[in-house]
Amino acid sequence: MSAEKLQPLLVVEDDLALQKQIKWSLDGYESVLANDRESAMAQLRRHGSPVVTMDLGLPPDADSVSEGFKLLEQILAAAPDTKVIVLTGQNGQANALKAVAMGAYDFLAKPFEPEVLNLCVERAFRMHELQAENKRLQALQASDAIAGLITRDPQMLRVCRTIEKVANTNASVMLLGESGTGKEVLARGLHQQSNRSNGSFVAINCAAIPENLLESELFGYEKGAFTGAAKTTPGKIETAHGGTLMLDEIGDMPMPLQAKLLRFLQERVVERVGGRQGIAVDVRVVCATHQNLAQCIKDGRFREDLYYRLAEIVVEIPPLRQRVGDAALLAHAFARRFAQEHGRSLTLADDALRAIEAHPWPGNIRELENRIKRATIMADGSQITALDVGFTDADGVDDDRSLDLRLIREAAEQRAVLAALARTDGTVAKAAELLGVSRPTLYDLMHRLGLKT
Ligand SMILES: Nc1ncnc2c1ncn2[C@@H]1O[C@H](COP(=O)(O)OP(=O)(O)OP(=O)(O)O)[C@@H](O)[C@H]1O
Repeated sequence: MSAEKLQPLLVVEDDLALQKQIKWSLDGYESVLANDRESAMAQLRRHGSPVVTMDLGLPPDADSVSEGFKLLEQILAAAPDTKVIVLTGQNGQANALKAVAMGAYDFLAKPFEPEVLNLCVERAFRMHELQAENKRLQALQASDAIAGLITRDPQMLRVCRTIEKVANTNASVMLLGESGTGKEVLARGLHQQSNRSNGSFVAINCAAIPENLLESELFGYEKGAFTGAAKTTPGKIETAHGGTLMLDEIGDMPMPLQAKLLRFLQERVVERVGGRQGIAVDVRVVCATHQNLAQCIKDGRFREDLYYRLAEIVVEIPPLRQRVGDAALLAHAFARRFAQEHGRSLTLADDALRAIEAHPWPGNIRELENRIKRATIMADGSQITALDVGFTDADGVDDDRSLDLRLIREAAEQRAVLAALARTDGTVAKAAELLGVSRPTLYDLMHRLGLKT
């Protein structure tokens, strides 16, 4: 049984005696040594050390601190989470402070007590670990922070984070995205996470209601205001008092109503159709549209002043075809949900998954949801096939190899090795350094990939 692997600690020090001393005092770590900027960067690439101790005075000009600062900058650019502890000479406090301002984690003045150095390094490792864990948890939470929203796509996770951040403000939010991308899901999520979640979430689709009815739907009407107005009825805006109002397809709102909505947003008072009294209403407005509002404004179909009232925060929602891995992820989730609803046990067959991944999904998540719903009814056996999802054999399904991790890795390795050899003009030792591997490892790799030395 091998002993537990020690954490790699990069020690950058040009004084060999001191290098040894540091290594000896920090025997709880696997010290990786470097004595100048270039070798330090090569060691960092190779071992990915989370913590670095470094001297600021490095060759070729060990009397100045310029190489040290350059190295600090390079380390933090290549691996921003690295915890760098700067070891300064006596009277080096100004440089130490400058290093911390540049992003160094801590500093120690030489000569230092081994125990103090140990403590400092231990804290740095722990901080690095905590931050990594924190990041991991944040990523996990972000994907299910909005109820009912399934995604692992980085762009979409950013959208979720934006929604979470603005939820507790009163800023008006404009959601832009193709039909079926989840604008309503996000608007509901925004409401749920806001301090208005005890109030109602009221959505109205401005494109689905005939122009002559939209006004009374939004603002309500008094009894007898028009033929058929048998009793006084509050509008959607009033119903959303204390909560959130979602105006879906705002781009389709007729111009006269846009003027009335603008007045409401300025005064926060509604007047029912046929009414004479203003009613104060407190709502947070979220709008959505698949239209290009800038073009609508240019064409004179949408008021610019209303746009700026409604779009304090603009959130662009990517279409499904741009989300990495989401189509398959959602398909599995929908298949599980609908199969359960039908009391069946169903999984997606490989050909169905490949077809789902290859399809551009113009109707986005709604289209995918509908197709899987239909498929769970159509499937004969225990598997949903591509045919059940409505794809024929000729629907551009890629072959099996497209997700073979070994082939993908090999292709990536080949690209990196070729690029490193090209950059170093064929010098294997330098290419190995660039790649962060030893020379024998690179030779092995080249042999395996069939590349000539
Ligand atoms: N990321 C997601 N995870 C799970 N379900 C989703 C997701 N996005 C959308 N859906 C589902 O897809 C359907 C369409 O979503 P939604 O109505 O929010 O889209 P929309 O952009 O508002 O569409 P439209 O512009 O046509 O009104 C809904 O049934 C919704 O529950």
